[in-house]
Amino acid sequence: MINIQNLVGGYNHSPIINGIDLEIDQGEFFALLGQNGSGKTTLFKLITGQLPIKSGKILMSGEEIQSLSKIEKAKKMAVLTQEVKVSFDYTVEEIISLGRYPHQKGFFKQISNKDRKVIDEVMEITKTSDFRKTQFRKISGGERQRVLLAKALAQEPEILLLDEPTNHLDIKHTFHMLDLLKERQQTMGLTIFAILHDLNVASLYADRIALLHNGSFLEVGDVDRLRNVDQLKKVYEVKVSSQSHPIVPKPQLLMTPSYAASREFYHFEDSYHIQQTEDCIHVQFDQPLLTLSNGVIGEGIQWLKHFCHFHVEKDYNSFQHEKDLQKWMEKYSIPYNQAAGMISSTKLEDTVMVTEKYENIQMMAIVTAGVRNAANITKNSVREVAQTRSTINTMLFIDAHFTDGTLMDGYMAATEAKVKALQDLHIAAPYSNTDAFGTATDTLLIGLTQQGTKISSAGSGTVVGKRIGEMVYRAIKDALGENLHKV
Ligand SMILES: Nc1ncnc2c1ncn2[C@@H]1O[C@H](COP(=O)(O)OP(=O)(O)OP(=O)(O)O)[C@@H](O)[C@H]1O
Repeated sequence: MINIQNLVGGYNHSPIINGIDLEIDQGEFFALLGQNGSGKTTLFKLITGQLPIKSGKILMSGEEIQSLSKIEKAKKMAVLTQEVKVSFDYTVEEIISLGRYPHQKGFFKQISNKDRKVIDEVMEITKTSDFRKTQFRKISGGERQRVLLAKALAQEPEILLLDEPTNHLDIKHTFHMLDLLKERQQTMGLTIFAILHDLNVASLYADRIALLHNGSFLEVGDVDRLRNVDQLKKVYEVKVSSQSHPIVPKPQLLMTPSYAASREFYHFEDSYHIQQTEDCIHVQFDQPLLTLSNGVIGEGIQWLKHFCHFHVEKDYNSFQHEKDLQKWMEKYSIPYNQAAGMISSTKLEDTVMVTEKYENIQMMAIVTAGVRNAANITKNSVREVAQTRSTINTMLFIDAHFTDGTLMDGYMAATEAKVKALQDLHIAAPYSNTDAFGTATDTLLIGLTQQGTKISSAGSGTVVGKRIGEMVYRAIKDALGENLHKV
């Protein structure tokens, strides 16, 4: 569709774009990224013909762009920029109708039935019909952007070039506009070339990206190139890390503000309070902990300050655990959006709490354990139904800085330790009458202060992993030892 060869161009005698090669296929969504002043708008203007080329070539469907007449070019490409070049006295509908200009024939350009149909359709999809009779100057910045998009779409171009199209738009209209463009790309094969500043939006919508730096490309390729955070750090000079979007298989970037580097160190021992009543244990930290949990509330990886364990009756059989927990948390004024919550029918008086310190790493484990629902996870043929809420709940707090991988190692170490504790106590799964490796509803939570030196592994071969294992093993064994005679 577009083929750029060794392109050089800029203003006066100083080239801004320094010998760029790029190919954009028909039906592709291509995003141009780069810091302020890197040359994005200059490259954009060279492609649209607003700036003359110094050397090199730009071919559009095989034809040199300079050889196309204005009308021929307008039939192939529509341009949406920050610079508004229409009369503010026109109505919205009149401006959108201008988009049909390249398709109108004869000296007196009349609006045909086809033009009318296209104009109505683009007004409909850009949600601009409601103010079709309003003057352009009387609508908001975001509404103007939608009107100009409607005008560009009315042109029925093969390629749409957009310079920061979502600049004035709120989140709703940003996503609406990009969804609309994506739909046009996917259903009508529209080629899209867009300058975007939001890297996460680019990752979600573009097929490929180019990262421009000082007039040359540092990266060109599919959006997974955005996982190359070292390049992003070089270009944007911001601390950035890459994560996966939970639903769309695309990378998302997390920027770290400078103030985070100067976070004050605090003493773990003085940073929490534990409250215990007959139906609740509530551990409250002054600072949020990075927490990995499979609890009813606060699941996944989140920063949390409140960690609660609620006692339920043996016959508790609600299908609304989450709602019930929220209600109970409210009773104790615990903010559930900053909390992890778990439940068990095990008596809270049998809770075991262990604290330990080694090499400056403070750890605390809080465990309640009941094994009426002991289960053997390897016995697929035997259906082990949770009859009661008798379960093994482990909260493990560690004053250390773990990577995501280390956190997973820690989760594994704690699980292996639990299995070993059950084995050594000869706990059996009642349905299959085989060794039990857990109960049907075990919950494990690891909370980290994320202060101190980053620890890159907590596998079974590491001291940290072994300490986690030892501590969890001891706490679960103690908790079950207390409880076994009641099973
Ligand atoms: N009309 C102009 N005359 C001379 N130099 C210009 C002109 N417009 C831009 N420049 C220079 O060209 C360089 C690239 O500017 P350009 O507008 O292409 O950057 P950009 O990547 O689009 O930046 P931004 O993200 O801030 O919009 C800058 O150093 C800028 O000062």
